[in-house]
Amino acid sequence: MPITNTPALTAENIRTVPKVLLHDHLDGGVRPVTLIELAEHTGYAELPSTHPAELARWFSEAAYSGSLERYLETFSHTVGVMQTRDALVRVASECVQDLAADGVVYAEVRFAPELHTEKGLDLDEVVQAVLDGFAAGTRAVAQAGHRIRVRALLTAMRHAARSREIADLAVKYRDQEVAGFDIAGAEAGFPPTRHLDAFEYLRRENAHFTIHAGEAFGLPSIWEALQWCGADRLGHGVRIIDDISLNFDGTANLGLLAAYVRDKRIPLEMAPTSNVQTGAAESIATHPIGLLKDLGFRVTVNTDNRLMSGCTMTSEMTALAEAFDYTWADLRWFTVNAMKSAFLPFDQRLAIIENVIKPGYAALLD
Ligand SMILES: O=c1[nH]cnc2c1ncn2[C@@H]1O[C@H](CO)[C@@H](O)[C@H]1O
Ligand SMILES: [Zn+2]
Repeated sequence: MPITNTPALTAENIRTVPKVLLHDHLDGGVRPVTLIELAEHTGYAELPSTHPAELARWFSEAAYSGSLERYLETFSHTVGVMQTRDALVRVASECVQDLAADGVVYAEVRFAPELHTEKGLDLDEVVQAVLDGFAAGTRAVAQAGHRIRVRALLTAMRHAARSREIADLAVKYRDQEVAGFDIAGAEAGFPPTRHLDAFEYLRRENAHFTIHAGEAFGLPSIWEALQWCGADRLGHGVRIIDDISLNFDGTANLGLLAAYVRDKRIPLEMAPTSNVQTGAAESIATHPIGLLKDLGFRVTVNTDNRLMSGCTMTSEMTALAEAFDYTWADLRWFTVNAMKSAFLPFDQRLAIIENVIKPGYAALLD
């Protein structure tokens, strides 16, 4: 074994390098303690436990369900307490602080405004509260001497019928750190084309959007998301693997859709632990991210839901490094991929790559 000074790829070391996160749900990343306190303040009586560690365990076990639908049921508890301005500001501010502590330098965090109106907030008030929370969190991080940029993605629920309204909001708040739009929720039975009018509107407005596709449903969902709706990125997109066959000599044949995704550099927002929990992948070690990276797809690493998956960017990257023997150069590649794929003006993306990411990995790549 060559003698090298390169630090080991431990969680402790990975936490210190710059990371970029494109797919993280605000209501999937609430701190257990905050959840308990908010439940108390708002009179929410349904929490499965009022002990932080026990509650955290409950979420990761319940989300380990093998089905997206059952995984999504756990969100009733987080959404249940995120119904007031104060609760939204607090959760959003803590989200920024938690990501910064994890070494994330740029993040796009998504939430569905329509899920937070049960106690009378309107959609604008929900968006404003979350943006105010992000700003407060960013200031707190700056006071502690760190820098992070967090932008919002507005999600519409695919089983509901408010996507056009949410798309309007995404355009309205585009100059206030709303980076784009997304659809989420149960995938089977709710194809992206149900929301075609929202996507067509966004395209006319030169706005950006990603679509959860190819997670609990396969190629037709990915095909619609790209070729009918015009998605800039795919949330997960794991099932693109169904359009790839491997030969005995290890070479791969790409079907037309997989070739399109690779050739057009469509970013795949992959979240390994979440994919194992919902049954979209069997294990981290066999996760399609390994093959897709080898084949040169534009893959990125994400958390999806830090509470439900009991994960962080650091833990996801550490698990991948272990499973696939990745080096610092591989982790930098994922990070640069993600930054290139961000819904942020090109010059600003380049500036973060050149001034933050590359210097952050430089010492490790010697
Ligand atoms: O991996 C996922 N696939 C599909 N929908 C999801 C996933 N994670 C969370 N949500 C859904 O998105 C809503 C807004 O954040 C959450 O409430 C949850 O229902
Ligand atoms: Zn998601």
